[in-house]
Amino acid sequence: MSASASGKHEECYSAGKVFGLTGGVGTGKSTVTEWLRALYRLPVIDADEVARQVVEPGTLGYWLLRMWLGRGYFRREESATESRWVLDRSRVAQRVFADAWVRFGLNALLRPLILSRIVWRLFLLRYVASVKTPILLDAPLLFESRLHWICAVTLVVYCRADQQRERLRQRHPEWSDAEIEQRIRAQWPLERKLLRADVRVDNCGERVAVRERVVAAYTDAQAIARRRAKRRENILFGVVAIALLLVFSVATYRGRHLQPMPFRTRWDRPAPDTKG
Ligand SMILES: CC(C)(COP(=O)(O)OP(=O)(O)OC[C@H]1O[C@@H](n2cnc3c(N)ncnc32)[C@H](O)[C@@H]1O)[C@@H](O)C(=O)NCCC(=O)NCCS
Ligand SMILES: Nc1ncnc2c1ncn2[C@@H]1O[C@H](COP(=O)(O)OP(=O)(O)OP(=O)(O)O)[C@@H](O)[C@H]1O
Repeated sequence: MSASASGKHEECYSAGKVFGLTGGVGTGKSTVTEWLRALYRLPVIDADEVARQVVEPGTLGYWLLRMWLGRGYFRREESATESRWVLDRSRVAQRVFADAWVRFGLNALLRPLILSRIVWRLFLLRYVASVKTPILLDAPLLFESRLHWICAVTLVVYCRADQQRERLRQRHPEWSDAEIEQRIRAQWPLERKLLRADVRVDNCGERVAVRERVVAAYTDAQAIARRRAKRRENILFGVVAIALLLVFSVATYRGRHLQPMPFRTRWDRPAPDTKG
């Protein structure tokens, strides 16, 4: 097989497979996702973006939140053509990240909507668009919401705790230090996520150095996906072989031990004497 043909053959192992990417809040998931999208042209599903779509005005999520939280958590948005009530995200965030029970309620309401939309998008990409590359799922709560069950490989982006806080301060100047701590505490500790990770992406250094690590991490992820796909193929082959062997042995066993038929068939009769 030529090099390119074998490369194509190897690539097909990860075609349409879900590579789940997660990490702590502000550790650099979106940055790494953007690099992977640009370097390998991977289709990306961003769970934060999906979470925003499911509460757009007029959707089921919007009305569920409106009934549950009340009108006080919505604000009027004026545009040139229309005026509508939209979710006041910063007010909701203040309440949700300060109170674990409210967060539990919000998750219970929105998670089924978010998960079903993600699964539907994956289905379209894999079976309708037939993508030839892995699909990158960028989800901050990948493990917490059990989304890793549908992933072939999981990648966790991490940086030092002080860098995480500093980057969040720069990215969201509107968040107070207390709010940053609340957001961090609202998720699994980064160490716990790292323990579950198949591949760890170190985002502690300068951007240029990190970019190279991202390439290495993607290569590792592909190798793991390929290994797992081959193992699954081997298991499937083994199960089918054992099943066939069983069927064959049962059939031949019955054949050998069957009682002779109680009547003579045409073939059992002795041949007529033709010698004269
Ligand atoms: C509470 C909301 C309205 C706050 O909106 P806001 O614009 O301030 O934040 P944004 O959506 O950009 O999220 C920023 C980060 O907060 C963290 N975060 C968001 N929701 C949660 C949550 N329920 N639990 C823990 N962390 C969360 C994530 O790391 C996320 O990347 C919003 O985050 C939301 O609707 N969250 C519930 C949906 C959800 O679970 N999203 C995560 C999808 S895996
Ligand atoms: N290697 C790096 N060096 C310096 N700054 C970085 C690096 N990686 C990311 N950043 C910056 O840190 C901030 C957070 O990064 P990013 O938005 O990618 O994190 P995130 O995990 O997606 O955050 P969130 O959970 O809020 O969605 C951004 O302002 C980004 O520009």
